[in-house]
Amino acid sequence: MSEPALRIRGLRKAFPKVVAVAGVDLEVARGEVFGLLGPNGAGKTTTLEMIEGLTVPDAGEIEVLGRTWAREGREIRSRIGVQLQSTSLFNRITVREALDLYGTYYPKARTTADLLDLVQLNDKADAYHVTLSGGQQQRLALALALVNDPELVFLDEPTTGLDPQARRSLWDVVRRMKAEGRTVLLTTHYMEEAEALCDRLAIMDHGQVIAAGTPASLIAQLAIPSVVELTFDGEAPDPAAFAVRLGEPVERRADLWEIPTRDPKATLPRLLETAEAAGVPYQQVHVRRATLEDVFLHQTGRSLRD
Ligand SMILES: Nc1ncnc2c1ncn2[C@@H]1O[C@H](COP(=O)(O)OP(=O)(O)OP(=O)(O)O)[C@@H](O)[C@H]1O
Repeated sequence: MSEPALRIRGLRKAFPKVVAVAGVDLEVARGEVFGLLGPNGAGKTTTLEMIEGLTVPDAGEIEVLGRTWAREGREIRSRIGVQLQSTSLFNRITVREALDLYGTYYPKARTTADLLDLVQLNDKADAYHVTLSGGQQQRLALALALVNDPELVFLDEPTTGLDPQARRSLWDVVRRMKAEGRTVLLTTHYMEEAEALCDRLAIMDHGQVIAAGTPASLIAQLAIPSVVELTFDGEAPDPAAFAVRLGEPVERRADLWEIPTRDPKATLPRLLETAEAAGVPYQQVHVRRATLEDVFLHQTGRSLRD
């Protein structure tokens, strides 16, 4: 049982117009929630699909639970769970019927009652799939991925498009999967999600892993632990002249300026004085700790949100 849940070396995949995955190495330990974080087009889904055996890599090695797709594909398939888009379900099927039906595909399936408990859809068991909210449909998709009691579960952007409350309730399901001893590999482009859920993560950009580690270690690697934000009423003005006056870089984002700093206690008074003297019409000032968003910005010069 000491082999990792997942071991990947030199994984590559090119499509006619783009190299989607350009040499990825990953190792995921058993029992971990591991995240692939990155902006749209970073190569997360293509990486996941190769690991799931759905896309054939151009090069590289993939071991899933110590097995390879070429030699032990059938065994891998019986031990992993893949979250399907629940929208591909027939509309006039109830939650209970869908879980019962998927259970018949496997020799050993978890009971429908157990799965309903896990994703907290008991009160929706007899509702038609088409009548579920987005968050409930995603939770059903998670339950369907768990029908065969998999050791390793793959979730591709499980919370995209959900409101904050539905997102949190889905996070609870992922945490319960972990508490049951499963390994989870998920993709996301939400840094709060990666920070809240993942034991470790790999940040991807342009088909490569640009940083990997625990969320805390990735943030700690930044030379800049804090960010002072000045918010404006409406779009923030161009900070170039102010940055020169302050003698420090100032980033503009929508309705705020961000001033990364090693020492907020020293920066803050000087910043406010300079802002006052320059007549900067800011509304509020706020000091926050650096986040994974700042790690991405630092590594790529771009924002995850762009
Ligand atoms: N079947 C395909 N044919 C051609 N190009 C593809 C195909 N699948 C993905 N790509 C391209 O490969 C790159 C990586 O896409 P991928 O879907 O893996 O990224 P992603 O990080 O999952 O992004 P998203 O969050 O948008 O899903 C993109 O440029 C995409 O357009």
